[in-house]
Amino acid sequence: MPWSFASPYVPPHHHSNNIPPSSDDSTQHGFGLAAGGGLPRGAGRGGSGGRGIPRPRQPSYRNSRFPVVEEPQNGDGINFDAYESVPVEASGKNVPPPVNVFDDTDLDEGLKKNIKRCKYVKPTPVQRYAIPIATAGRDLMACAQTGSGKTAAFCFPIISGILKGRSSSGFSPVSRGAGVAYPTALILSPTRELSCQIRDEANKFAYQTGVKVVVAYGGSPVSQQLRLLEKGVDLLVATPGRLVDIIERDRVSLKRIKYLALDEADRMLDMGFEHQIRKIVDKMHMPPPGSRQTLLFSATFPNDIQKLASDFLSDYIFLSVGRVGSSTELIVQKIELVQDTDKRDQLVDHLRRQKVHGTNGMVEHALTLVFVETKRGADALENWLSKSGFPAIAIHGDKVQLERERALRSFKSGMTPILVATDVASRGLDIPHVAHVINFDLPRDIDDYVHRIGRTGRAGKSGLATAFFSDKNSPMAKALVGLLQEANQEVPSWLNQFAECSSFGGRSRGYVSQRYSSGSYGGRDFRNPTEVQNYNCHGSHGNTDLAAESYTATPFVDTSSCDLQNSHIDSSFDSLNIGCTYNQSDVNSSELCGGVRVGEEGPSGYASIVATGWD
Ligand SMILES: Nc1ncnc2c1ncn2[C@@H]1O[C@H](COP(=O)(O)OP(=O)(O)OP(=O)(O)O)[C@@H](O)[C@H]1O
Repeated sequence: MPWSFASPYVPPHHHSNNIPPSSDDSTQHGFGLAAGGGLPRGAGRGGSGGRGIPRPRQPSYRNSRFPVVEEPQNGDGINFDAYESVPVEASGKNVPPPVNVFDDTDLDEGLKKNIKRCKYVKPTPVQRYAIPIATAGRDLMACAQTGSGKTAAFCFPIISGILKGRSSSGFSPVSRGAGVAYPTALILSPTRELSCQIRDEANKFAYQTGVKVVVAYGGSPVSQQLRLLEKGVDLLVATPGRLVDIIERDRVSLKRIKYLALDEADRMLDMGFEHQIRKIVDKMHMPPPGSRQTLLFSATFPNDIQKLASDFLSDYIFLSVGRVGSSTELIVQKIELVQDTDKRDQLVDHLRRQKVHGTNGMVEHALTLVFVETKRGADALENWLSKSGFPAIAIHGDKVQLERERALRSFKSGMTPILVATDVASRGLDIPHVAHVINFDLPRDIDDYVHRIGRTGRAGKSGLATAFFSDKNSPMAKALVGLLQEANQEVPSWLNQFAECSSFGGRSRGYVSQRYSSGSYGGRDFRNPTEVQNYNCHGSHGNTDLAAESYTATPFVDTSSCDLQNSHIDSSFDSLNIGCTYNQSDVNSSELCGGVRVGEEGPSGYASIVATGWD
């Protein structure tokens, strides 16, 4: 029995136990056998060691209460077929063609060996497209579904570039001088845990190449990180706040940055981080776009953020693998109508059923991730679950870093198979065996929902995501319906009714209803106006045949993210007017091309297109 709900559960932070050690030893490299013959750091999810390194099938942490048995997973274990049918679009000038196998890429040979060691047999779709683009030196804004291998898609070209730069210039193995570290590459990510995960992945890929990877993140002593930096760094992975701190201490200089990657780029450029990112990129001596290569990755990329992001890029390629911001069909999504007062009972029902029947075919080893809205809510639910005999632990931004790391380790190891989390755990974390994500509280932003449920159903595996929907979530209804339809999921009839009643979607930028309401959007790159029109469908005026292509007429377009000035709208759109959403008027102020007229932006920054005569 992994655990029993008969007796109260005492979470690990309330007693001392054998939680497995941290994997945060920055000096340890991916395939290096730990002293004492420990297992090499995992290759991918439950990955295996390199050739010649035996990898027995055994619990990752020997925990008699809840052993997590690593599946014999490797590249073959990944269900690549699940990704093959997703639509791929790449826009921009001279897009390099995709590759089918890693051997066809220009990646450094030492790195290719490590890729094999990781048992990455073939590239995932985002890797097939992104690697040739990045190795050709092009800037890239890439959007691909959660769990589809984006980390490697940006790490491989960066590590390869560092190695090739060295061999061609004979540059010293480690960039270092007078107490200041000069990294060649910088990867920024929004959370400490994600930064550590990227560091671990990069270390695996850079194994025995001499590429030095260092992570810098807040909440842990800066002195330790500075000591590592003093030994030299090629690839610095960092959270923005700590990076600014160490730059201001004159311990790191960005002058020699050749590669800049933003993981979860839309999050990095939204209101929470944008200021810091602009400071780092524009005001801290980093070479400008064109002199450095910039790679932006996320599973979601709202148009307004795309527009902001384009400031950091030069002549870039926009790549979308799957629908922008959609979730993978690998995740079965269930939305349940539950009033707030009944949520705890409903949660317990799920946990009990899981205990008896398993989740996704996993009885013993399934981990459950429960998302709540607030830090206080996370603590309260953790306490309540623990008192009720369910082994739960919470992670949120008010916990000290050691507690956060401890919670994550305890969850990953299966010691505490229920993690109650705020959005601090919603992005990027790649935790094997998360079989069920429960949105106890729905987020307000549909993109957050996409990232949260993406903690399951990763790397071709199936997953289950359940959301508790209460009356107060009605603004999300439309967005949810759109997302469910996109991912071929069942839409409950009651949710459709909520969607019909609510006029706006659940995104603070007021854009979701447009994005999902017609179910016919297909736009990607905000630079492409015809696609932007489709992307922002709100209702339908019927189809119209223009310039030999069929479009759905779209009465709403987000002009804040649609650069009509640079657009080439076919002249047959001569009756297209744009006016304010809120007063529904046709405020026409300027003539652009082909008779397209643009009105003032409405109070929300969104405008409507009145497509007279299209039907
Ligand atoms: N080519 C490959 N072959 C086998 N496994 C792979 C391959 N590429 C990635 N993986 C594995 O797939 C899993 C998911 O990858 P990753 O974490 O990079 O996804 P992601 O797209 O960044 O997800 P998210 O959007 O949630 O950040 C990881 O465990 C990774 O090791």
